[in-house]
Amino acid sequence: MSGSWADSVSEPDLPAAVRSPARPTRPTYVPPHIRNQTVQTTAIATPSRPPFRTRRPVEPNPFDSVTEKLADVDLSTGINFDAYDDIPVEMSGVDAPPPMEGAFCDIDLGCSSLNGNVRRCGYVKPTPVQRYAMPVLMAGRDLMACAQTGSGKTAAFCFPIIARIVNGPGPGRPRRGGSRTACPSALILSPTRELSAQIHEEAKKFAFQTGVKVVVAYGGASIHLQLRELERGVDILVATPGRLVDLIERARISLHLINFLALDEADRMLDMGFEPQIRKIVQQMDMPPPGIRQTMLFSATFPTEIQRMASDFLSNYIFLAVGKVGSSTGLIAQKVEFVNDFDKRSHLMNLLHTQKVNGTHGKKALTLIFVETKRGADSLEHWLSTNGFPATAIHGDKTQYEREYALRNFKTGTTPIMVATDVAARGLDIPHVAHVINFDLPKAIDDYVHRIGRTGRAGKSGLATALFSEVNVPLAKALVDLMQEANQEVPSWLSQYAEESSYGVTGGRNNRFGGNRFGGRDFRKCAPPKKGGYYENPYGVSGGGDVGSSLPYTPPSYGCDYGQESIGGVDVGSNLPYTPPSYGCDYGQEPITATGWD
Ligand SMILES: Nc1ncnc2c1ncn2[C@@H]1O[C@H](COP(=O)(O)OP(=O)(O)OP(=O)(O)O)[C@@H](O)[C@H]1O
Repeated sequence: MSGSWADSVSEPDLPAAVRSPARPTRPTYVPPHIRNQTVQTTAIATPSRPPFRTRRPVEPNPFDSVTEKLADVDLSTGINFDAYDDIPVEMSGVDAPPPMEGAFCDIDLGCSSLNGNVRRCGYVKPTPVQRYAMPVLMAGRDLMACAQTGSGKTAAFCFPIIARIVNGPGPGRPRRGGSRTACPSALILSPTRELSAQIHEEAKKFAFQTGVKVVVAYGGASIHLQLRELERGVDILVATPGRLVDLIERARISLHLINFLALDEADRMLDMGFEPQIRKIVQQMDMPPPGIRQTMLFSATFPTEIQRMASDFLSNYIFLAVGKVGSSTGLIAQKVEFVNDFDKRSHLMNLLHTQKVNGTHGKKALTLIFVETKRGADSLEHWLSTNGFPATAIHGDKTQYEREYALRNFKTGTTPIMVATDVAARGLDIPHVAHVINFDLPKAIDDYVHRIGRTGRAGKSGLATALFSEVNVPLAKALVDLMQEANQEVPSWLSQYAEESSYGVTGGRNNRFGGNRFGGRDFRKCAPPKKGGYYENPYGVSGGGDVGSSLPYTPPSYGCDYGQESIGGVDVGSNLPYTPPSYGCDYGQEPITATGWD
């Protein structure tokens, strides 16, 4: 479907006026508000001279290069649009714009090239998060959005950013602020290099022929190449925090023209590992303040304490919660098996043998195995490879080249098993991951949510198997709650552990999902009725007041390996003991049930 459409609009069939040979051979400045008008562009733009004239090569077609060929894998699964039909949606905030109706072909994003790119990507219907988030962002409102893994959050923030840049306030916006300083108008921050690279690839496709230039900057890769790209001009910069700070300190990037700030995996970006750097970038450099810039935060999980912290970055924002991993859709079948630590390898071998014989859901596909430590990843990779299961490993101690090589071999099916630390837990969109195995379970339920979300994406089904041992007892209650909410069968021994482990626990990070269907809910609704606080003025975020409980914040995700290049002096690869914090609140509100992908 998508393939044939893409073929039909690919360059050779476009009108002669817009084919490559007819483009001006010299680069010409095209004001952003008319950059989408592909046919007119050549005629209108010729007489004007760019204020910052740069030699820009002909824009390569991002739709040509991508398709990673997956050897020996069943590619027949389509996207199951109906899977999202009964997904619960909850939106709060003052004057929230209504969701969009209809399919993408009925929706005009105000730019013909962008509209065309949406179709070229094979997107027919907006996903629920897209339906709700895009009107909010198109209206210029700030947004904190919490939506299931694999439900299309990337496009939900990219489409409006591109559309608003293209349709923005006329010409004259410099892409460079001095001889060598680049001045992007949009910044998308993400926690890992691989995720930044992936968002960059996606955004380039969405922005193709719109005139919007997307550049990526992350650590471990040549800074000189990135600098050269930046010198050619940038509208949207996708970056990891460490490399961005480096570029700002070298005066090669200025943030003073940022109109749009997006934080992907925002809860991760604001936890202990990244928060100092994010505050530095957002609050201590030259970025316009909230209310002047538009800020959008996206994740599949949004702990209350992180929301509270994030509200510093937002102005009069809308909060959106859309379902949760596997919730009401049953896209991810979750299994938990009790295995003693010393039996784990032989148990894994049995799992893989069964999978080899039976296939997963009747298909041969990719398997992603999560472990706790970098050394554990290397060791398991070696053991699997020497036992007849071609495997690769990815973690933060590998060079960027090794990380990319591992990911490529996995994506293409050359090594259909990848052993990973949490560096691969978030955001990575790898088609055909049919099975996620938590060889070591994470300490926090949010990390489990993101890990299993590497399968069951975009309406496809997937399987997640967890090997549970005695050390995982603290996770039992949260795991049971999560599985029950997703209508999964909970083994009786796990329920027993959950009862024991929840004894005396009055809430806490791993318990906060209990009884709701979202990965996070608007913390402003949990506020106590205090004068001047959020209860009285629930959406005056900067209005001060006590925003809820005064419980101390204990950051999540420590001990995890996100493999980032710089984390503000905190060793994220260390294994600090886990202390469950005590946030969580009684929501007691019925979510709105949206019709989903209709
Ligand atoms: N409207 C749509 N129609 C079809 N496919 C879509 C649509 N929107 C997104 N997709 C596809 O769904 C997949 C998942 O999207 P994406 O990576 O943005 O999910 P996500 O919500 O950001 O996940 P995560 O929480 O894991 O980061 C991608 O392959 C994307 O191309």
